[in-house]
Amino acid sequence: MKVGFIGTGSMGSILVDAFLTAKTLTPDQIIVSNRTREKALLLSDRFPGLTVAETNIQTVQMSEIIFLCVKPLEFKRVIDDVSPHLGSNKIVISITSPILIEDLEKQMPCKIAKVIPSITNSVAAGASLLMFGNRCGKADRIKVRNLFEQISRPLEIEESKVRVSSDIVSCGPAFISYLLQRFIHAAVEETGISNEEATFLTTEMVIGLAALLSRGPFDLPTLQQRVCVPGGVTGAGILALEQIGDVFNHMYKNTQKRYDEDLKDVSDMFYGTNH
Ligand SMILES: NC(=O)C1=CN([C@@H]2O[C@H](COP(=O)(O)OP(=O)(O)OC[C@H]3O[C@@H](n4cnc5c(N)ncnc54)[C@H](OP(=O)(O)O)[C@@H]3O)[C@@H](O)[C@H]2O)C=CC1
Ligand SMILES: O=C(O)[C@@H]1CCC=N1
Repeated sequence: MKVGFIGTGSMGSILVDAFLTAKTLTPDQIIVSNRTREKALLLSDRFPGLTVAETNIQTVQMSEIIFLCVKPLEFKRVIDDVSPHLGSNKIVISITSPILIEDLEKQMPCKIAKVIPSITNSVAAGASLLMFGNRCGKADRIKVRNLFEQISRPLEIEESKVRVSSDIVSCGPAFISYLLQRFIHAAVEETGISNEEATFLTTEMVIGLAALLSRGPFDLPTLQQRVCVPGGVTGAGILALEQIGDVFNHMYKNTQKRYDEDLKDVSDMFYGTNH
């Protein structure tokens, strides 16, 4: 099976790297194209045997499954270009949340899936989110799921839940990294511990916490209970954390607002502003 990637920016190249590192695919199964060709050539330098196509049309012609790894407002140009070359048996997978499956089905004659990956998939960890259009049969769904099982824990979701789910799965690593940076910065500011030492200790704590959660002896509330010795220091720290208020509600509201704006921009892109 040949798999194509149109767009080898941050996420396109992470996916190629992840599938090759996990040995889900071999370089001779992969075809890539990118607007700036030099970026795609960097991948073939790293993975000899991988094909860099001259055009997106070639990528589509050579592949059975094609990932569209471009940003929302770059879709129309790509689709207009490749759509006449997509037979009804090919599967196109968008990795972008505000591009709706029904719109892709209107624009292309092939099978459509949407998969939201995460930067965590680059180390074969974390979840991925799977959604399928009506033209995908059972075998197509299994094929896509099998690919993602090698690099993630895939979960099939309803497209209406894509925003919150991808806030957690794909934006989450950036959100939690930001919080951890604040955690480290405050330790340095309040106590004089070096940034290097606080970063090392925080990183090890997070890796340990992830291992604990993945091996399952504690859920989150039990874990807190076990660490909070009655009358002890953790409880004193948590009292301060309770001041956090509804900051996460604001975060989800902000991403939803941005998503709604993207949906409108994408609809204007496909159908014009007066539809
Ligand atoms: N980053 C992440 O963690 C995640 C991203 N996503 C989604 O993935 C999508 C891409 O994000 P990301 O990879 O971060 O963005 P990037 O900007 O890093 O990558 C987009 C790539 O698309 C290429 N491109 C644009 N137009 C064309 C075209 N007409 N033909 C071929 N290639 C083209 C660009 O080429 P050029 O080199 O010329 O700029 C660029 O390399 C986004 O919609 C995002 O929502 C989903 C989950 C996680
Ligand atoms: O920031 C973004 O728009 C994308 C969506 C998921 C992760 N990054």
